[in-house]
Parts: sequence; structure tokens; C-alpha cells
Amino acid sequence: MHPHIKTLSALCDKPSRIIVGLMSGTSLDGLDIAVCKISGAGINTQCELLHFITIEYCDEYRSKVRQIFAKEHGSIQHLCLLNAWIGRYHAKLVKQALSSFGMSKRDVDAIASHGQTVYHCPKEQHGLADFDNATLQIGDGDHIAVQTGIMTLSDFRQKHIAAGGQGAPLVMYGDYLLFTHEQENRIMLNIGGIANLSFLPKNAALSDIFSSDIGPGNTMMDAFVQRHYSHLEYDKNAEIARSGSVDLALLNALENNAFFAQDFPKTTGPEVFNLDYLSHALSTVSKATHNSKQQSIAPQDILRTLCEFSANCIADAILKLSEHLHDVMVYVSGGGIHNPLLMERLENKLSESLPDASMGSTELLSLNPDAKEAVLFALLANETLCAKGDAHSEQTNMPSVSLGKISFPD
Ligand SMILES: Nc1ncnc2c1ncn2[C@@H]1O[C@H](COP(=O)(O)OP(=O)(O)OP(=O)(O)O)[C@@H](O)[C@H]1O
Ligand SMILES: CC(=O)N[C@H]1[C@@H]2OC[C@@H](O2)[C@@H](O)[C@@H]1O[C@H](C)C(=O)O
Repeated sequence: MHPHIKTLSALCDKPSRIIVGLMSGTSLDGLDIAVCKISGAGINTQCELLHFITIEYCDEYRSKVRQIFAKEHGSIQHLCLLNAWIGRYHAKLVKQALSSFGMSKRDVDAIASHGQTVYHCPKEQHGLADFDNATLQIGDGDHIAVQTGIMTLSDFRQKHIAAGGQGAPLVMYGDYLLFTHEQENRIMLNIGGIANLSFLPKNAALSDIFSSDIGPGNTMMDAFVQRHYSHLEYDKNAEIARSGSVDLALLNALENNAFFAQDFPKTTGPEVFNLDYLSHALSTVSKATHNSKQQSIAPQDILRTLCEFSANCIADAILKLSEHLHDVMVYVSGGGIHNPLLMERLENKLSESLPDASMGSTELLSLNPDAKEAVLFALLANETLCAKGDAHSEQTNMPSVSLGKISFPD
């Protein structure tokens, strides 16, 4: 037997494992690195977040990824080069983080790497008869394993698709394992580039629980700010959006998309919700009003409207799910939680239409809201390594498969 296989087997017998979860999301803001101590598996999982850091990406990373990110066309050579380059770059950031935590590779059992999504296209989106759901995350795990000297699990989304899913949201697994509660109806809301949620009603049949993307979180606001305020990556504390007002005609045009009428669960990405989407909405408005509206809406009003658009998408999804519940607690995570205007608008909409709903950060559940997605990938790796196969039964909306590929360090 190869010693690597012995190491794998011994890992599962350890009382707890140190797994470093890595998340690089659609916002391209930085690499989230969560050092987790995990014991048990399946519904007996216990997870303690020991250290967390987001290491901000350099401009070179952003511009290299943006050459192909969410684009229908681009250089295949660049994609090929980037796959290895990101793997090595992420490994460098992991080594930097571990050293800042006073840890070495010997202190870590495994890395769980999400990689960088460069394209996501469920069938509903691409509509091509010959093809099924597809998604692509790059930053190959072999490079991370060799560069860090740590066994690495990566590329978690492909198996989900192979087993009939859309490759996302995978947060379902973690939310189900850590946060289902017998006495509280819960919605776990993550507002990243794209907003998603997990629906966890109390006393629900497993088949009622699911996760779904719900529309844009920060992605359109970020893209607009990057185009029109060239020195900025995002609208910090919503300072620009607050100075504008909502354009109702534009808001209506933005909300007019078949994605919102699709049943849950569904997935999407910046391939759909991007600046072309905004241009299309603006041109619809200008055609309807017979003038060049595109010119006449001030940038701060467009940004304010995009913020309202995100708040509406999120509120509508929560309202739809909460229709038959008396009370619901919404736990929020992701970078959108730091956008005070978005949070304020969301809270207002919920309190108007759903007086028995409350909203708070996942901090209330002792989980840093910025770390949640990186922790999720550590949990997924732990499942793949140690679950007995009964963690997500056939009755749930989660395909009962182990996710991710294993790369040994040598
Ligand atoms: N102080 C702030 N004010 C306004 N917005 C903020 C602030 N801090 C973070 N954000 C928003 O959060 C975004 C980053 O969110 P996050 O890291 O959760 O996204 P992600 O993980 O890349 O996305 P996804 O989960 O869709 O893959 C930033 O790009 C910005 O839009
Ligand atoms: C293809 C892809 O990378 N999707 C991400 C993205 O970011 C948020 C949303 O869109 C979600 O579906 C998913 O990530 C989270 C972690 C998930 O799979 O649960």
C-alpha cells in the first residue's frame, strides 16, 4: 500500500483534524483562509475556527483573472497558464497565512481549496441542447499540494454536477450539518458577489431543506463602481450609493428576468448579472421613454438602484420561502453584510412584509460571517475524508456523493 493511502486512513481515525479551508469568490477581493479543527463527521460534526484571514489579492491577480472571468470568449492559452499560476499563487498565500498564525505544514492535515470560478453555466443559462450543467474552477490542487507540502482536496463542484446537481450552491452541506435547529426556522443568507441562501425550517422533512442562488449580491454594484470610478474596487460603506436615488423605471427593467421566476433551487453568476445586463435594462428604459435615458441617469442614481435591486431580489426570495412560516430568523454572512445601505434596505423590506422575521449576522451562531464559505469547504473535505456515507441521505436535495479530488504533496 502506498504510504499516502495509509496517511489518509490514519487521518480518519484521528479524534480531530486540522483542515485549512480556502475560498476565492466571484468578487476577486482576496483569498479567504480558515484554519478549522474538525472532529466527527456527518451530523456529529464539530467545527472550531482556530484562525481566519482574508489576504487581499494583488492587482496582477485581478487583472489576470479578469481577462477570462465570466466571459464567453477568451484565450485558451491564458486559461491553461492561469490554472497552474493560481494554484501556485494560492499556495504562496497559504504559506504566508500559516506563518502569520505561527503554524507549519506539520500542523495541518489537509487543505480544502475551492479554486477560482472562471465560468458557471447551468443548462437553463446556456440553453444548448447538446450540453448539460457545467462550471469551471481553476487553481489546480496538485500545485497547492506540492508547493505547500500539504495534502489538498480541490475541485468540489464537478462531482455535484456529475451526480445531477448544478455544481452549486454547496453551502447546503455545511448549513445542514451545523445549523439546522429543532426550535427555529432558519434562513442562512450569504451575500457575496452572488447572493444565496439555505432554507432550514424547523422540524422539516429532509426533502424540504435546500440551498439556492437568489440573484446578484454585490457583483453588479462592484462591476459598475470599477467601470465608473476607476480607482475603486467597490462602494465602501455605500458612500456613493447613499448620495443617489432609486430610478424606478430602471429598477423595474432590472427585475424583469426569467431567472427570478425559476423555481428553487437554481444557480447563477456574473455571466448573467453583469454590466451588459445593466446596459440592456438601461436601453429598455430609454426605448420606453423615447429618450436617451442611459445618458440621463446619474452614476450615483444607477448605483443606488443596483443596491435596491439586490435588496429586492434577496427580500423577495426570503418572503417567498417564509410565506407559510410564523417566524423566521435570517442569519447573514458574506461581504454584503458590510454594506450598510444594502443591509438597511433589506431589514426595512423584511420588517414591512414579514414582521415576525429577525435578521442578524452568523456571529450570533459563533461563526465569523466573513469566514463562513471558507469553513464550508473545510467541512466538505472532512466529509469526503471521514463520513461513513450516511451524511446526506437520498431524501435530501444534496446528491449523496463525496466531493473533491485528492492531491498528495509528492
Ligand atoms: N465596507 C464595505 N462596504 C460596502 N461593501 C463591502 C464592504 N466590505 C465588503 N463589501 C462587499 O463585499 C464584497 C466581497 O464579498 P465576499 O468576499 O463575500 O464575496 P465573494 O466570496 O467573492 O462572492 P461569492 O460568495 O459570490 O463567490 C466586496 O466586493 C464588496 O462588494
Ligand atoms: C459557481 C460558483 O462559484 N458559485 C458560487 C458563487 O458565489 C456565491 C454563489 O455563487 C454560490 O452558488 C457559489 O458559492 C457558494 C460558496 C456555494 O457553492 O455554496
